Amino acid sequence: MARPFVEFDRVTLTYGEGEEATPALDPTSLGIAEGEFVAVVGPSGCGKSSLLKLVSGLLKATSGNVVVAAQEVTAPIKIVGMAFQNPNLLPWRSTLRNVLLPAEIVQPHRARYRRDKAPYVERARQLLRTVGLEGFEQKLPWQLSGGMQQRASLCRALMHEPSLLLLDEPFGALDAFTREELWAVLQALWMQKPFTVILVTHDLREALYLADTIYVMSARPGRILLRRNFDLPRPRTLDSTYDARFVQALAELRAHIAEARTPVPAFA
Ligand SMILES: Nc1ncnc2c1ncn2[C@@H]1O[C@H](COP(=O)(O)OP(=O)(O)OP(=O)(O)O)[C@@H](O)[C@H]1O
Repeated sequence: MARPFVEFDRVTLTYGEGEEATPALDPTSLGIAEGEFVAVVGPSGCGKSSLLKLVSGLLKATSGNVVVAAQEVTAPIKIVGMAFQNPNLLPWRSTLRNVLLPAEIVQPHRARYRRDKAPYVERARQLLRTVGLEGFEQKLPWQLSGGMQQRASLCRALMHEPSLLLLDEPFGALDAFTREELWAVLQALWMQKPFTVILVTHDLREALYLADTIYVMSARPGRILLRRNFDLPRPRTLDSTYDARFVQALAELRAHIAEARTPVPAFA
């Protein structure tokens, strides 16, 4: 069997030291295949964002090893694209120039971009077309709706063709309709040329719509309670969410999340 693209070998994470120590992640081992779409769900504060930071090298494991693309992660890695709940577009740059940002920063693209911008501009325009933002290339972020900004942020995350996309609740701040539209957009981008995705979300329907594999984490310190494969055919649509297999998997995940949460003490 091929080596996983992302590997955690008994990884733990503790923030702070001594009396201030906060254990965030209990020993965690997992393997994610190249091109796999993974969703991570779990109660608030269970360590989902920390897990992404360990993968990207923004945080160093307290013990254990994190390996990405056969390299041990010891510093921030370059092959990664990221998007968060807040689109974080630079307000003074047009949509197109926001999407082009990674080409200006990440090597080896930076050097190539300086020599010849045209292929990058074409890729940025193509990405914007795919997410339905054709015609908005020259608009500034404040001229876009929240959903449009998040579309642009996804394009920016994919600009430098990262082999790994890390998404931290990217649709969390959007209304339900826009969120559902963006599931289809993200799925379409991924289906064009599957890259490895780790999506952190609180939305179990989102996890099942998008992912091949769903990890359920326990309350802090986080550990993996369940790894659930979900192979409903793609492209999945909103109709897929009424499929009996979807409904059953949703009920299963709900039950595990209920277990994962620390019980709230009853009022006397
Ligand atoms: N810089 C830090 N210093 C100390 N503790 C931290 C730090 N960052 C996170 N923590 C703690 O580690 C735990 C895990 O945090 P993390 O942000 O990974 O959780 P999460 O599952 O992403 O939460 P949420 O779903 O609410 O966004 C939390 O209980 C948090 O209080």
